Amino acid sequence: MRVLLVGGAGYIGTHVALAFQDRGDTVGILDNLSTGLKSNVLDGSEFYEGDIMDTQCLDRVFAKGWDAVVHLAAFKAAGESMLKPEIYATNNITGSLNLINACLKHNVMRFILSSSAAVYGEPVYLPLDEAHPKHPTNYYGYTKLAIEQNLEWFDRLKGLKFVALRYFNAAGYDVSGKMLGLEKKPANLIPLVMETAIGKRPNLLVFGNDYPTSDGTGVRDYVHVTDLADAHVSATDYLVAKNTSLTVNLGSGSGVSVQEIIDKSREITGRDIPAQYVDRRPGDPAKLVASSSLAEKELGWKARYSDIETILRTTWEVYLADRKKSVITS
Ligand SMILES: NC(=O)c1ccc[n+]([C@@H]2O[C@H](COP(=O)([O-])OP(=O)(O)OC[C@H]3O[C@@H](n4cnc5c(N)ncnc54)[C@H](O)[C@@H]3O)[C@@H](O)[C@H]2O)c1
Ligand SMILES: O=c1ccn([C@@H]2O[C@H](COP(=O)(O)OP(=O)(O)O[C@H]3O[C@H](CO)[C@@H](O)[C@H](O)[C@H]3O)[C@@H](O)[C@H]2O)c(=O)[nH]1
Repeated sequence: MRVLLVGGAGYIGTHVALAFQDRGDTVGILDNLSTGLKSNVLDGSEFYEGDIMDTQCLDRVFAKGWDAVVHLAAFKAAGESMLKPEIYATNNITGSLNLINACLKHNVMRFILSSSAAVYGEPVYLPLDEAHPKHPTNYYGYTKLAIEQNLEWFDRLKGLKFVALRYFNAAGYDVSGKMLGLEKKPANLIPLVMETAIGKRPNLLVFGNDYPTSDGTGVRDYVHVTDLADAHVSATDYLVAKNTSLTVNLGSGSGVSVQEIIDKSREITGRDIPAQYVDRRPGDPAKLVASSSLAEKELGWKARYSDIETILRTTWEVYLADRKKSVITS
């Protein structure tokens, strides 16, 4: 198969590229390198530097012929989306509509979306299943919901078949130890904890310790990026075999608090990780934990590496190696 990964030079996309390549598919990567890195592009893949806002560029890349498109290109910081909703609206929603239009124009009728747990908002019950009400508490989550809803319309009206993968918190690095998917400017919790451990930051800011959780800090479901990558291959096979659309959660099923991440990271790294407790970040739900039983049933997917020990260990190994090579830029 020829699979186009849009946003494939980013953190998750690089791991997805490896999963497709490992089983012999041809991978194309379209990325504007706004947050991704050219050095993340794997040998043997086709690379097109370009932007999903540029419809002529989309025409050129789609003319190469693809069996499926995996859409990972987006801005992803929930906190930032509350301050700069306009850039999230353009890049995430308009960009996705451009890509959907390119798919229809070039008859690429299989679409895999990087969606998010952020579509749910504050949970009414846990674990979250796909039927849970969707009232995003941050604008980023709203953009993902809007994209999903458009995909449903384009399925009904034009027969575009999609799998929306609602990732929970992607974390960790390639389990086989390849240095892949490095980020220009990490902004998620675990990378920031590691930057503090390695001495790049004086301390970690903990956004809120008065949440209704066991220790007062925010709880998330951290899912290993190698597990996420595997799901994209399964989702593509699902579309080929079933030709029907699907929306599923991808998570570990366990909730881990910010404080637990800090404590466990201190243990694994052997480093002091100073923490400063500050106000809550606007738009953050207290607790998100997934039920992924639908992904297991429909895709045969199960998290294999998403225990917090493996997630933190694989991340720390990359940060230590980077210290020697100085690859992750700040
Ligand atoms: N990291 C997570 O925890 C998480 C969780 C749920 C969903 N997601 C989604 O998964 C996807 C990938 O996330 P990631 O963590 O790898 O982030 P990332 O920032 O590393 O990757 C996004 C990639 O898209 C590219 N890109 C952005 N805008 C583009 C545009 N207009 N045209 C072309 N390329 C563009 C970037 O250069 C980057 O390489 C995103 O859609 C994100 O919303 C991420
Ligand atoms: O410096 C920091 C950064 C984060 N947090 C907390 O850590 C948790 C995780 O935050 P973060 O890593 O920023 O991720 P989320 O806001 O949960 O969002 C991530 O996970 C979502 C899926 O759940 C994805 O859709 C988003 O793209 C991805 O950024 C939250 O409780 C934050 O309040 C801190 O306390 N300090």
